[in-house]
Amino acid sequence: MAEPQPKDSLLRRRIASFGHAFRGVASALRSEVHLRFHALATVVAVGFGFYFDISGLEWALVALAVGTVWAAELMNTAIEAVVDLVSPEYHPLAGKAKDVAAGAVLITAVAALVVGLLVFGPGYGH
Ligand SMILES: Nc1ncnc2c1ncn2[C@@H]1O[C@H](COP(=O)(O)OP(=O)(O)OP(=O)(O)O)[C@@H](O)[C@H]1O
Repeated sequence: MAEPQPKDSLLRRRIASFGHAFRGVASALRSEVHLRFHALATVVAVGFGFYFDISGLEWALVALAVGTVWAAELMNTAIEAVVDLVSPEYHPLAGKAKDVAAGAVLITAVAALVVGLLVFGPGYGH
């Protein structure tokens, strides 16, 4: 039997990493109601994009806004999990970590709302 080539194992490790990442997104989707809301908002935004036939630059803005919110919510979920692991009991720093992580999501959501209003709102050529 042939020895596995270093290149093969590198490729396999990269594929496995993708698997872990997708598993992370799927697991967060199952546990986080907010993420399911973002999924719905993403479908609506993409639907609006096709309906209003937005430009390439507008698609780029919508994609950035959507991706940023998803990334922030996933990081927030990861931080919540680590905080619950290391500090299941009440601790002001645990609360601060969760509040700051939630704040990051809020900022990205407000920015996405602004992008949505500017791209799909009245008076912008649609
Ligand atoms: N171990 C803790 N020590 C101190 N405060 C905490 C702790 N866990 C949670 N909190 C406080 O309770 C808030 C809510 O925490 P929780 O873990 O319930 O998040 P959540 O509201 O379920 O978040 P999400 O809805 O995004 O999942 C935190 O933002 C924080 O202010």
